[in-house]
Amino acid sequence: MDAANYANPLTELATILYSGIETLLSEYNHQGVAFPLLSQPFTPSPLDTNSVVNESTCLIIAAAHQIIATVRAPAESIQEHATGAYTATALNLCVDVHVADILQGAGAQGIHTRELGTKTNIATKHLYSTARILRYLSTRHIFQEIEPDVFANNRISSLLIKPHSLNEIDANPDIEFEGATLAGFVGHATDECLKASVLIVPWLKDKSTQFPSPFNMSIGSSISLFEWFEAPENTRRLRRATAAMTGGGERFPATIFTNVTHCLTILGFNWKSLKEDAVVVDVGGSVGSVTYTIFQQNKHLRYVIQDLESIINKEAKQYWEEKMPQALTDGQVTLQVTNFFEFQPVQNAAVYFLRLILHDWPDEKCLAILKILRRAAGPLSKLIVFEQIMAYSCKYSGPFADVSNPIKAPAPLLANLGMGAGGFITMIDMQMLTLFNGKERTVTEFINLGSLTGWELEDVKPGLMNAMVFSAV
Ligand SMILES: C[S@@+](CC[C@H](N)C(=O)[O-])C[C@H]1O[C@@H](n2cnc3c(N)ncnc32)[C@H](O)[C@@H]1O
Repeated sequence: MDAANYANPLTELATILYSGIETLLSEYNHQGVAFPLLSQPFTPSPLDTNSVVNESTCLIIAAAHQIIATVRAPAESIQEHATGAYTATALNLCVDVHVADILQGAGAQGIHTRELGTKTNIATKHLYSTARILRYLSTRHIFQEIEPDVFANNRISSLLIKPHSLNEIDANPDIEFEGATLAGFVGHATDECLKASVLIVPWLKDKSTQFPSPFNMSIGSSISLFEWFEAPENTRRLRRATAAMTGGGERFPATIFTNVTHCLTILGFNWKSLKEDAVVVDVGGSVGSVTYTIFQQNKHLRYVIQDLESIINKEAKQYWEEKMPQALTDGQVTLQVTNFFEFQPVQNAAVYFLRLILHDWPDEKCLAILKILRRAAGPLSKLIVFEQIMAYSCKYSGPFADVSNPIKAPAPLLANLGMGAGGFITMIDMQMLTLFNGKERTVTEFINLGSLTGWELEDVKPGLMNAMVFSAV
């Protein structure tokens, strides 16, 4: 090939990168907002949910990761990834001994690691190891070393700061993770998930059915993660994981459940199309926070929130009594103890919906849930599944290809934009595998689950989380 006409993928990646950066900065300029600096603590910005910013950010991250993968010595890439557990452990330490919280007090001048001893309970003889751990993270742009052995927060590490002060936490350790969504996520991911993840390989090779998941192998029991959390010795872990999951939920704005137009795209199901008093069932709804979002804009419907007894009779009852007690007394909202593997008490509902349920379970369990719903459904009932859709990292041109890869990836980027868009869902997929033998599914997998249980996928509303609308067949 003529060298002059040869398009080197690296040059194409650099073009995507530069053009993404130009678009990003010009949107900030256009909106009159200064672009945030990595060295400054995080503050929320009106542009955090701006679609131009989000799309160009995905392209920049995708291109930058692919450039690194291209130019870095392949052996170094393997070594870096194979030792990823050190990043997890280092973050675990920082959350456990409140490093980001302590550094917050020192501001931009930071703290020398020798001063961390009294504040963190780390033994004096190990303080230099702490400096090494913080340097490891600073090298990866989490914290910053501003002078030798002196560390300060940056935009990323500042997100680990817990809302309650250390004095308040000392006085009442139960509040440690209240509102601390990322600290909670770090604790959950680097304790129970990490310990279970090292058993993925032996679990995959285990021909017995003794352990439903690598997590079960790690605890030597087949009880679910949720049951395990109920043991008194796991109360702190439960609080931590709950904070993490609440944060995960906040990642998906309420608008994805209601019917809105966003950048010419219709998100969410059109609840207004349902008749007065039509019944909507939130299956495995926990406290019913999604129902609450829908209910606020759709007072013409009736709602049933179903979950296990411990959730319905305690947390869900408390949630609705605080938020909207009248909805309970009027009977517009019903809280119902139901095991979705056993029976569906509401026949012929207008809508049965499942949010973040199917990804917790392997296929055979999902088929059982969907079959029971189909038996209860009437001919016009709809099933709505709110989940993320896993995109292939290669090209896909089958049904619903547009929603599977909503941002078109220019060559030579991966079709799912690699770390630009596929990073989060593939990470959650590994967590589902580790904890539950669950999975994030491709659109084809959702279509197949439906067709094996009498549900046909008729529409997919795109978004950070998709609304997949099935009709009964
Ligand atoms: C990941 S949470 C999702 C909760 C809710 N749909 C949401 O999106 O906020 C999974 C829910 O399934 C419930 N669950 C687990 N097993 C269940 C069962 N057999 N029957 C009914 N609910 C169950 C759990 O109690 C939990 O509330």
